[in-house]
Amino acid sequence: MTDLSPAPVDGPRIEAAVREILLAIGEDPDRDGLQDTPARVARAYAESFAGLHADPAEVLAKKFAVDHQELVIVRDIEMYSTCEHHLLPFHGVAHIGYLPQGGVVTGLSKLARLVDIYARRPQVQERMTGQIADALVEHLDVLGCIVVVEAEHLCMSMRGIRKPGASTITSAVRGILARSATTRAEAMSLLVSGNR
Ligand SMILES: Nc1nc2c(ncn2[C@@H]2O[C@H](COP(=O)(O)OP(=O)(O)OP(=O)(O)O)[C@@H](O)[C@H]2O)c(=O)[nH]1
Ligand SMILES: [Zn+2]
Repeated sequence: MTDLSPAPVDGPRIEAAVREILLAIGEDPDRDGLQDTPARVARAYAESFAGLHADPAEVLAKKFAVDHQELVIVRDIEMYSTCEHHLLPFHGVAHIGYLPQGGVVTGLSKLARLVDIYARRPQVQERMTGQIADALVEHLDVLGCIVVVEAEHLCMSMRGIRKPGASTITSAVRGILARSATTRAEAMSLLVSGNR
C-alpha cells in the first residue's frame, strides 16, 4: 500500500451506523471483542476510502523529461478496492502502459499512487479502469495509454454466486493506442499475464 492519508470521515456517524448493523444482525455490540469494533471500522473506512479526497492532478504534477518516445509499462500494481454494490473488497492487479508525449514522463511510483487514488473509493471495476486512463490523458498529457485491471470480487466469491477464483478483466484504451491496432497489440502483449 502507498501512503495516502486517511480520509476525513465522520467517525461518530460511522460508529453509530456500525453499532446499528451489529444490532440488526443479532449481535451484542457491547460484548467483549465488539466494543471497539465501530471505532475500528471507522478507522478502516478512513483508509479504504482515502482516495475520495486525493487529487490525481497533484500526483501527476511532478513530471520530468527523458528522451523516450516509446511505451512505458508498469504491470502488477497491487490494488485493493471496495465494490460499491456490496461494500466488499475486490482486489488484484492493475497494469498501465503509456506513450509519453514529447519525452515527458512521470515517476513510476506515481502510476501506483494513481491506482490507489481510484481504488480507495466505493467503485466498480470498469469505472476505476477508465478513470485511471482518463487521468493519464488529462494530467500527464500522454499520447496514448492502456490500463488493464485483473481482480477477484469477494461479492462473487464469499457470497451470492460463490465462485472463488473467477477473475474479472477490464481494460481502457485512450489516444493513439485506441486508434492504432498495432501499437495497442504491442502494449497488450507486454501487459497481460499470459506473457510473463
Ligand atoms: N460490472 C460490474 N459488476 C459488479 C462489480 N462489482 C460487483 N458487481 C456486480 O454487481 C451486481 C449487483 O447485482 P444485484 O442483483 O443488484 O445485487 P445482488 O442481488 O447482491 O446480486 P448477486 O451478487 O448476483 O447476488 C452483481 O452482479 C455483482 O457481481 C463491478 O466492479 N463491475
Ligand atoms: Zn459486490
